[in-house]
Order: sequence, then C-alpha cells, then structure tokens
Amino acid sequence: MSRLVILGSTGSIGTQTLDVVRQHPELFQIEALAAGHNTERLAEQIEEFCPKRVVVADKAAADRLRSEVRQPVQVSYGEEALLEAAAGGDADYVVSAMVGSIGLKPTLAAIEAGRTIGLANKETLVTAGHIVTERLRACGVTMLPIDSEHSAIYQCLQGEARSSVAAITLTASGGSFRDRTRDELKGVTVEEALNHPNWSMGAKITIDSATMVNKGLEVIEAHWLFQMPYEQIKVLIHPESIIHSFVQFADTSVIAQLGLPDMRVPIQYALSYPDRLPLAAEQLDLAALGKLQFKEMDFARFPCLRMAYESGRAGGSMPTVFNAANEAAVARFLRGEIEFLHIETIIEQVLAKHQPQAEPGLEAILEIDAWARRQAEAVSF
Ligand SMILES: NC(=O)C1=CN([C@@H]2O[C@H](COP(=O)(O)OP(=O)(O)OC[C@H]3O[C@@H](n4cnc5c(N)ncnc54)[C@H](OP(=O)(O)O)[C@@H]3O)[C@@H](O)[C@H]2O)C=CC1
Ligand SMILES: CC(=O)[C@@H](O)[C@H](O)COP(=O)(O)O
Ligand SMILES: [Mn+2]
Repeated sequence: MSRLVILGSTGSIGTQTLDVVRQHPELFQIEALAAGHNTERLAEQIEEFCPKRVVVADKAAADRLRSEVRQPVQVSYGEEALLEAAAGGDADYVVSAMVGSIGLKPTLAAIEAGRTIGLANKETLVTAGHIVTERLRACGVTMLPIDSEHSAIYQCLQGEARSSVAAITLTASGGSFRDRTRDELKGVTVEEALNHPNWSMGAKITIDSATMVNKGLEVIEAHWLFQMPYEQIKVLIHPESIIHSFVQFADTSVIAQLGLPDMRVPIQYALSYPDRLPLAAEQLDLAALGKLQFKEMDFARFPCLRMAYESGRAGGSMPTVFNAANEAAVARFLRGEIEFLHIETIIEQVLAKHQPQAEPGLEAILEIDAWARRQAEAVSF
C-alpha cells in the first residue's frame, strides 16, 4: 500500500491522479491533499478519499472548507502548512501537481523528507533544476516524471545504457493555434487559446501549449530529468499526440511510446513504477487512425521555444526568469489585460533586462522569480 500526498488535488492532474487511486484502492491510500481555492471539489475529495489532512491557499478557503466537510480532517492553510503536508505524516509518495513555480518549495520539502516524487509540476525543474537534482541525489530520492513526454522517454529508456542514446525527441501537438500564421494570431481570444486540440488541461498549461512555451519548459525539464545536453533534445510537431515522445539510439533504432492522449496513463505509470497496472481506459486503435503526421518545428513561428532553448543553454538564473516572466504574462493574458502575442514580447523584454547569475541558491532563485514577475507585470503596451 502506497500512502500518497497530492499537491494540487483539485486540478486536472490532481483529479486524474485520484481517478487512478479510485481504480486501485487496494494499492493507494490518500494521506493528505493540498489545493488552492476550489473548496467545493476538495470537500467532495475529502468525502471520498478520507485524507488525514488537507491544506488550502488561505484562511478564507480554510473557513469555507471547514463549513463544507462533515468528517474529521485536519484543515490548515498557507505556505507553512503546505510544506508540512508535503513532508509530514506517514506518506511515502508525493504527487507534485500544483501549477507554477509555487510548487518548488513543497516539492523540495518532500524530497528532504525522503518521499518518492511523481512530478507533473515542470516549473519546479525549470526554476531550480540544479538545486532539485542536487537535493534528489543527496537525499537518495527517486523522481518519476508524470508529464506525458517525459514519461514516454522514461519508458523508452528502461534497460538501455545512457551512452547508447543519440537523441531524445519531444513531440508537440502545435497547440490551439497550430494552423494559424503569426499574422492570424493578432486579436485571438482567451477562449480560442484555451481550446487545445487533444488534451483537456488547466488554463495555464493550455496557453503555454499555444505559445510553445510548454515545449520549451519541457526541453529544460528533460535536460534535468535525463541529464541530457540541449544538443540532444529535439522537438517535432505531431498533431495527433499519439506518439508521446521517442528516443533515437546509436544503432539508429528508434523506440517510441504511444497511446491515446490520456494523462491517467503516465500518472499511473509513475505511481506503480516499475509495475504496470491495468487501467480502465480506451485502447489505441492504429488501424482506425490510419495515419500519423509529423512536421519540422518552425522556430520563427514559435519564438518562445527559441527563447527557452537559449535560456536553458545559458543556464544559471535564465530559466528561472523565462518561467516566471511567462507565468506572469499568461496570468495577464487570462485576465484579459494583454494580447496573446504580448506574452512572448514580455518574456523577451524581461530576459533582456536580467543580469544572469551562474549558480543561484534557493533564496536567490525566489528573489529572481519575484523580480521577473514584477518586471512582467510592469511591461505596458
Ligand atoms: N493537465 C495536464 O494534462 C498536464 C499538466 N502538467 C503540469 O502539471 C501541473 C498542474 O497542471 P494542471 O493540473 O493542468 O493545472 P490546474 O490549473 O488544473 O490545477 C492546478 C492545481 O494547483 C492548485 N493551486 C493553484 N494555486 C495554488 C496555491 N497557491 N496553493 C495551493 N494549491 C494551488 C489548484 O488549486 P485550486 O484549483 O483549488 O485553486 C489546482 O489544484 C502544471 O505544472 C502543468 O504544467 C504536465 C503535463 C500535463
Ligand atoms: C499532456 C501533456 O503532457 C502536456 O504537456 C501536453 O504535452 C501539451 O500538449 P502540447 O504542448 O504538445 O500541445
Ligand atoms: Mn507534456
């Protein structure tokens, strides 16, 4: 029996993680749940999964939740409580599925406490990859990828010598605007941007997918997860999201992982690794699909991917700035304050203003993250 903490339980990944738990009650038990403000959904999760403790973002949410739940559960709020939930209790596994670099500190707390990590929150590795990987090594903790591309690569690498890997390729759907020219991106609405062709995900990652920032974050995530130089990390457009990613080996062999776009597959793999469990989900039918398509990545069409590679290669504090500027810009777009194309302008301007630091510690990372957000908020159009 594995005892789980889910950070971000009310989100897209959180609820799908609970669906996996629902399918295997004999294997997984919920120790604690953490969420932001969606107390209605959290109350339902408490009723069904009986966690010992739950944490929400602030006092108002905690008060609301206390009035909504009938069964005994410890309800607390704020950062300290979040870190305690990530590290405390009898849990052995923490699913890191909050959105944004706010997930960094609780993920580090879980690592320090020796919990196995299932990582959906890619911003954690992008923001502080050098710190997270050093802490994983020092604490002897395993981190299993949940992000679909990284889970695919992880699966393709099983039993393979790292020295035989020539390159890894992350596939990209192209996002909500993949059939539009840059000219046609002027004036697109939030609603249009949130209409992902293949995946149903939270708002922030769906916008990231449309700007190709998501793939950029994933390139940096792959660099840290697989200790792979950027020259060996490639991106290919694959509109169907059936091949979740693939590895090319020295002997020219290619191993890919395929499946319908269903995040419960990589989530369950991360929870059950190294075993594979049955999952009540639709089967892939290649004959019914008939064909799969691929297209070279166009870096001029998607400048955010170019900026992500540049930030990743520069290293140090640059990926922190890339991520934080994007988070603030996406929030502004979702609030209706800026145009879609302003997201990339903001990232570019904030990156240009930054004085890079080579090996920032955690305090410096948090300050740089906050600085980049302030700069991104201040860009006017
Ligand atoms: N969705 C997907 O298919 C995939 C997602 N990912 C990554 O997984 C992560 C989560 O994505 P997704 O599930 O789509 O996002 P969602 O927006 O659907 O969910 C985010 C979760 O984080 C919680 N949260 C937000 N702010 C706070 C806070 N201040 N304190 C505590 N909890 C907070 C939300 O709580 P509440 O809603 O209650 O406020 C919610 O539970 C992201 O890093 C994303 O990039 C990676 C691959 C695929
Ligand atoms: C499901 C998942 O892992 C997402 O990160 C997904 O990859 C988004 O799709 P694209 O970024 O390929 O549009
Ligand atoms: Mn992904």
